[in-house]
Amino acid sequence: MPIIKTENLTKIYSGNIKAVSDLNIEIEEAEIYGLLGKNGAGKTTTIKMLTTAIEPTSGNAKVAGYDLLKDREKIRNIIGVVPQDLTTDADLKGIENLRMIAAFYDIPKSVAESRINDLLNIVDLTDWGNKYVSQYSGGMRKRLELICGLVNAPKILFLDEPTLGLDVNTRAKMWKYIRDIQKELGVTIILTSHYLEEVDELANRISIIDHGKILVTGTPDELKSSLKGDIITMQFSGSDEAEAARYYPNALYSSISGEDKVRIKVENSDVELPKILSYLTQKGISPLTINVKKPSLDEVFLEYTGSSIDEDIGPEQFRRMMQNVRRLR
Ligand SMILES: Nc1ncnc2c1ncn2[C@@H]1O[C@H](COP(=O)(O)OP(=O)(O)OP(=O)(O)O)[C@@H](O)[C@H]1O
Repeated sequence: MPIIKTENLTKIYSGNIKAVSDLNIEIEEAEIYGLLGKNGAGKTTTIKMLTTAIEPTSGNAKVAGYDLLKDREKIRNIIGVVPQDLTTDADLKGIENLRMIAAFYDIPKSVAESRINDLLNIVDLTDWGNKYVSQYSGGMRKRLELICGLVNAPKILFLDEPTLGLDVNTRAKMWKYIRDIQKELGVTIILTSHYLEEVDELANRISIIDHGKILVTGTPDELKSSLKGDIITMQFSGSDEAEAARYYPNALYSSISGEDKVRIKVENSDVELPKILSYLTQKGISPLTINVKKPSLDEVFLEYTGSSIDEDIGPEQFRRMMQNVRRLR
């Protein structure tokens, strides 16, 4: 039985803004489930509804057997939430932040102390528990934020953009800790992200959300192999040559990147590559480099939403990102 099952969950904000529309998802126990979407797609609103921070306009959900509309208090006790914005107090020690949360949940002191030690250990902060958060690096603070969501030993952990504002290396380290947490504690993890590599690395299953609607759900591999075809990328010595290659007649689609690089999607590269080369030879041109690959999650996102995920980030996302970057410095 799924640990979360939503039934036409919908949120309409004032001003008739339909942020989430008839959401139907099922999340299995102990999986890492990724909700992937652009800025404004409805990810945070979904998390806020499922964590009882806001009420749905219509629809309902079962969360660990509890009714989202009726059992809000019970749900709060069995979930952990790590929101996008930082919540720890930099003027307190790491361990003091964690103890405050334990006190909020009325966890007996002895239970709390041993749990806090275990959590600090999982994210390699044992030696830092007694230091002030203001002394932590950006990545360490994010790790502390991560375990703040686990003090009440939740069944389900919600992570809203867990690596927003972190550099690539620190982000990859966070992925390891998120995986370790899932393995060691057996908790179900629901994360939102607009980083394709992040959901590809972490999630057992992904749903792509766009304009408040789920467009597709599957494992990263299922989604990738649902797209037929291969991507052939070729580099030329000039833009005219690239432009000529772009119009190869059997291309399913093609695009130019940079000035001299062409990406051509074909049904089967084994068959098409020799044909492309003879087509180019007839035109008296030859590529400097050729690369063939299977569709990535990038192509999956493009195919389902009609636009690339990294086209732009909105002003609100930018504000949050810069705020986190500043505070994490
Ligand atoms: N409190 C609110 N009042 C009105 N509209 C809102 C409110 N919160 C979000 N929205 C709008 O609802 C839509 C979905 O926003 P939401 O924050 O859920 O998207 P998101 O995918 O999580 O993006 P982000 O990563 O920026 O949080 C957007 O159009 C947003 O502008």
